[in-house]
Amino acid sequence: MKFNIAVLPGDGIGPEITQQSVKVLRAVADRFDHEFNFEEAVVGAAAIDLLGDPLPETTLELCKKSDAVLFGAIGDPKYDNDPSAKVRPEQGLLKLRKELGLFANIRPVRAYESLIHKSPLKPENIEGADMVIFRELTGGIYFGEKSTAEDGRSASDLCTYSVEEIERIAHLAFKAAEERRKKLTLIDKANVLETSRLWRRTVTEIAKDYPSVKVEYLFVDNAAMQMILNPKQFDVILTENMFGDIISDEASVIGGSIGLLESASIGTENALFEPIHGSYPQAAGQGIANPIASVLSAAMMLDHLGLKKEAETVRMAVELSIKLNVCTIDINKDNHYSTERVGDFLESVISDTEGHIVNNENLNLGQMTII
Ligand SMILES: NC(=O)c1ccc[n+]([C@@H]2O[C@H](COP(=O)([O-])OP(=O)(O)OC[C@H]3O[C@@H](n4cnc5c(N)ncnc54)[C@H](O)[C@@H]3O)[C@@H](O)[C@H]2O)c1
Ligand SMILES: CC(C)[C@H](C(=O)O)[C@@H](O)C(=O)O
Ligand SMILES: [Mg+2]
Repeated sequence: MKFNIAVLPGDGIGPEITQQSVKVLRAVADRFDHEFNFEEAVVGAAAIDLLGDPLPETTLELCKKSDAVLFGAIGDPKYDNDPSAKVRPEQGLLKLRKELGLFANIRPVRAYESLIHKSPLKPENIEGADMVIFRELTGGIYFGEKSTAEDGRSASDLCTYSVEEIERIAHLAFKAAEERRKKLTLIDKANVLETSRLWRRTVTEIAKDYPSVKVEYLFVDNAAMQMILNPKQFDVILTENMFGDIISDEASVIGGSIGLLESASIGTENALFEPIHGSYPQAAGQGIANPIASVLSAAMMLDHLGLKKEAETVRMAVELSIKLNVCTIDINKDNHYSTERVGDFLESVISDTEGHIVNNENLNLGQMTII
């Protein structure tokens, strides 16, 4: 099949991790006889430097006409360290999400068997942890009216939600829960915030349409603690924009590194696939960034395009790299591989139609099979 994929590498480590995903996708296209046309465009600080705009019109148009968007990361210390900057890389990403109508950000989190003993968390607490966070992505405090007083001594960010904004992502989350372990946890701050009370009322109403799903409500402060103490209690998490941003970075500790956490940002017309991490500027150009979050985001893209066995093949290749410790320094401290070499390994596993790597007895890979 033929697909047009917009590639937005962005800033910092964005280009080097995205390059590995494109490599992996090319291997998938070769193996399964598809045609993927990649077209690159600038976003974030790179776009400000080039065109003075973090989301140039040409980039937005390319995303709109493509079948899917592969996004790297944006952000640059020269803006992070200048709170007065009028134009910021992050505005490019936020505008892109809004313009493409990407209201649901889906962030799976799981503990990898071979990594649980390296975690700062207790292995017995995280073994088997497996959840999906549904983060609302185009509303809330991120998009409410913003202002700073003329004297610069006060500022405000308004948090607003409508029932419709809550309903559309809640339905997606409930449907996912029906397919999984039938539990949904709404994370909010309904003891304090009006918007959170609207979330609770709306979700309680929608829950009646999904009688097989058990619904729990957790205040975000307690949820932050539960995520560390007992993450196995979570199946599907549903939450608003900012809580979802914070809780998912915290949850990445369960997986072993934020460099492993993928996401899909979905709307009715468009879809974008991005790691949950940022541009990690300290690592830019050093070849130490973990490309797996981006590669697994590309796997979510394949799923979205209806290429299920292709997506599964990418996931199995990733599992293999983790099992064999073909990993960057965030995972493999003693004998680490570079960003590019991890990408090369994944590419060679996917291209290995004879199964030489997977069936190598010396590697003792148990039941692993690549489709
Ligand atoms: N979606 C995005 O593009 C996105 C997301 C988060 C932050 N940002 C931006 O990124 C910039 C840096 O932000 P930050 O430092 O708070 O967050 P960050 O996610 O870039 O980095 C935080 C830490 O996570 C680890 N890390 C991140 N990506 C990694 C990878 N691929 N492999 C291994 N380790 C990795 C590193 O230890 C790093 O110090 C800021 O400008 C911020 O606005 C962008
Ligand atoms: C860079 C920033 C705007 C973004 C967010 O807060 O959504 C990031 O943290 C993320 O998680 O994708
Ligand atoms: Mg974030």
